[in-house]
Amino acid sequence: MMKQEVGKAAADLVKSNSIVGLGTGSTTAYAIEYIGKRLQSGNLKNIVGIPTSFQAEVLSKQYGIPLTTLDAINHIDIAIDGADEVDMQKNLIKGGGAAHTREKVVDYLANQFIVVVDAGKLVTKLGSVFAVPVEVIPMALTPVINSIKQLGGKPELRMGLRKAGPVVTDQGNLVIDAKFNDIPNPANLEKVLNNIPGVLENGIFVNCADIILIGEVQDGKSIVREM
Ligand SMILES: O=C(CO)[C@H](O)[C@H](O)COP(=O)(O)O
Repeated sequence: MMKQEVGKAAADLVKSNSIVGLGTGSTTAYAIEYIGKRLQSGNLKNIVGIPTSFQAEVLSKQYGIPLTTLDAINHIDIAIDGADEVDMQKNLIKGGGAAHTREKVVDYLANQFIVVVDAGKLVTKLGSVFAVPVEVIPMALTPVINSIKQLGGKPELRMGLRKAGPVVTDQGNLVIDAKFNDIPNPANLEKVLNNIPGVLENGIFVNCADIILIGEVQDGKSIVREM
């Protein structure tokens, strides 16, 4: 319910005649659905979406949102995306859906990046609950795991929930979930991880989010507040 409310609130921020980054995950799925509904009702006109994943592409087509690619545009007006952790500085950990590489490209390009979460995603220290997803090319798996251990992280190859074997990203790569007990400087860890040969991208997003829309229950009612 909270995810639905927050997704709808984000969809309401999209203006006609705009290029919209469409994120991945169960919360953003509601935003995509409501953007589609607004288009259908005529309340929103002439928008084009940039999907951040196969999931976002399929959902957008299902809800009638016209799509384009980054080759065909020169800016993104607004992006809406979920997150796995959000700290008080609006730093994020993303990649619970293994889509953080494309999400990072789209979300950083957007003039306005709206994050949609429920209150359970808020943390005082980034990395206190969630591991940092690291997308790695398959041949580099073992050396990247060793490098993450040397950095003090606990790396685990992400396995499929129903699929036998590892999760494979939309780019055909693997995901290592790297748990760090303490991330004193998220911007630094983001750079250090991306410097390991064979790493494509990691899920730390620093200085990227503009508005965090938070769904929570107050006095038994679902509300959406802004940070
Ligand atoms: O980063 C993501 C996908 O890579 C998602 O946005 C993140 O995992 C949050 O998903 P949900 O809204 O389902 O909790």
